[in-house]
Amino acid sequence: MPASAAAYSVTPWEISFLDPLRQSRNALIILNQPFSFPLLHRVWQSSTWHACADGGANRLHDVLRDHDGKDLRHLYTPDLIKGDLDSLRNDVGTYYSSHGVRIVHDEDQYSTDLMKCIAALVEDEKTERHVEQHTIVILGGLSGRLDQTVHTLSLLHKLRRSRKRVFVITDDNVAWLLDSGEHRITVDHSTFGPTCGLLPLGIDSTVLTTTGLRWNLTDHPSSFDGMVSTSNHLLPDEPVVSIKTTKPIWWTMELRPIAPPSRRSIEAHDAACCDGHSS
Ligand SMILES: Nc1ncnc2c1ncn2[C@@H]1O[C@H](COP(=O)(O)OP(=O)(O)OP(=O)(O)O)[C@@H](O)[C@H]1O
Ligand SMILES: Cc1ncc(C[n+]2csc(CCO)c2C)c(N)n1
Repeated sequence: MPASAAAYSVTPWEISFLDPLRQSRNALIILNQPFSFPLLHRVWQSSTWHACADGGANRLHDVLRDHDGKDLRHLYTPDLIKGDLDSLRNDVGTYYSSHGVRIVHDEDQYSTDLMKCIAALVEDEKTERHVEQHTIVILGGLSGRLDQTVHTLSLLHKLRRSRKRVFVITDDNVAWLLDSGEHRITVDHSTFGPTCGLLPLGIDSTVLTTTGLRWNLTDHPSSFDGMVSTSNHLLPDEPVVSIKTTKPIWWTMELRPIAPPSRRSIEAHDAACCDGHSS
């Protein structure tokens, strides 16, 4: 094999954190933005580390307090609430501290609550013997205030140097940064689509080659000031999308509505996380 072929690699991507039956080394960070209970249940189940960025704890608390007339708060207890705590409500702070949740007040005015949670994860990873990094799943962060949204995009762009896998998810989108190189994305069409996009953010320009899309590109320049592939479509008969990019580029897929979890699925979660004891 020629040396150049041996050095060449394709990054595989599969979104397993929406599969409640596949718990992996995922770290969930909940931001202060609306999300549905079905989405929360999916991403929570597949994660082993759960944090709320400041007011993200209010969102978690409120979506669980009255779910179809049931209080499910005890089934989804985060490991950590961290931030400057200017948004955490008193009743929420009191509830979670009385349930043993670590609440960390960090009033640094040069880093956001999301950055503070990622710093906490990095610290927790240092104390573990595990060498493998968590996959970070950020719930929220793509809508709401524009400064916060751009912050999310900027943060993931910078994190590509130190973290292998960081995803952002909302009820409408899943998105992540593809670093320069070649990528192979396995798509579950029952969960994602039909719309997708390739967004040249934080770069001057890139050159894209794709397969598996309705409007494919071949060695095509893309830039903020030029062509941006929005409202592209996944092809239902193509299980894989391949993307080659010369610079980091954002990949986004629309999320189809997630069905509410069955009572059995919630009970199974109860049995697994809490021995079936309600408190
Ligand atoms: N309006 C919003 N739009 C988008 N994202 C938000 C919004 N508000 C908060 N977030 C996200 O949720 C996290 C926690 O938000 P919170 O409201 O507790 O604090 P904040 O004081 O607004 O944010 P920060 O202190 O990080 O600037 C933020 O770090 C940010 O990532
Ligand atoms: C140039 C500059 N712009 C904005 C802020 C403000 N700021 C950035 S992150 C943060 C923490 C929010 O919890 C705050 C207040 C700053 N410090 N420096």
